[in-house]
Amino acid sequence: MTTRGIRRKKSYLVDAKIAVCGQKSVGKSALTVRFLTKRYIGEYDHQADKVHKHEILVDTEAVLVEIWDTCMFDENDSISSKAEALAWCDGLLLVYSINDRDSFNFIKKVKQELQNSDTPVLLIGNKADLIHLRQVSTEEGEILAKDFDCKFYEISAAEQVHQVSDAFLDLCREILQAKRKSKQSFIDKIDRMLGGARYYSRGKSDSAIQKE
Ligand SMILES: Nc1nc2c(ncn2[C@@H]2O[C@H](COP(=O)(O)OP(=O)(O)OP(=O)(O)O)[C@@H](O)[C@H]2O)c(=O)[nH]1
Repeated sequence: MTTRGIRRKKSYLVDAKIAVCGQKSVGKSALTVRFLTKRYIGEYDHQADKVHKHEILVDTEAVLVEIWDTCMFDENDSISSKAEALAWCDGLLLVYSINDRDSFNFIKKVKQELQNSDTPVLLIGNKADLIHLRQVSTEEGEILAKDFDCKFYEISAAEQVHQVSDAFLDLCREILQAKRKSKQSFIDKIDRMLGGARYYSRGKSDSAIQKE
């Protein structure tokens, strides 16, 4: 999915900023690394929040995807860091672990924070390979996704490659769609303003025409 062959100036690329959020150890880094490198390495650096940048193809469109692998919604995070993260990102990948009820409840709390946000969201129930340790049913995940009005994937970063990729790509598509929509409404707004101006100037030049 990477676009090494694409030779374009970065400034020409559409960008999609994704914040991956969820409680500690739900697999945020594992999912991000799986998407970007197709690899699963098992242990990840938990130190600092990282922004990964990568060029990908979303359908036929070259996109510069930036992924912030962060715990920003962790209980200890301040409101301002959440606000900062929300202001930064174009889309949120909310992750819980199917073998950890707390991580699911945590995402439910996040929903309240997002009440007034129209940021595109996608919900992932990770660690689907740990079925014998399951604490959150698939139906519960589906119901929460319905609540968010978003897509839902129950996947395993440890065992799946394409499904992880599909989840990120779906969110990218939603982000691009939202961006197009807001760009269009901006153009419409300008058009209405210019339409008014054109109407006014036509009126002015009309007035220069000598009346018979
Ligand atoms: N069985 C299984 N283990 C997983 C999966 N995804 C991640 N893990 C493991 O879960 C642990 C935590 O994964 P991370 O990706 O570091 O989780 P994180 O959410 O980034 O953690 P923090 O950086 O502490 O917030 C690691 O030991 C991973 O190997 C999965 O799909 N299945």
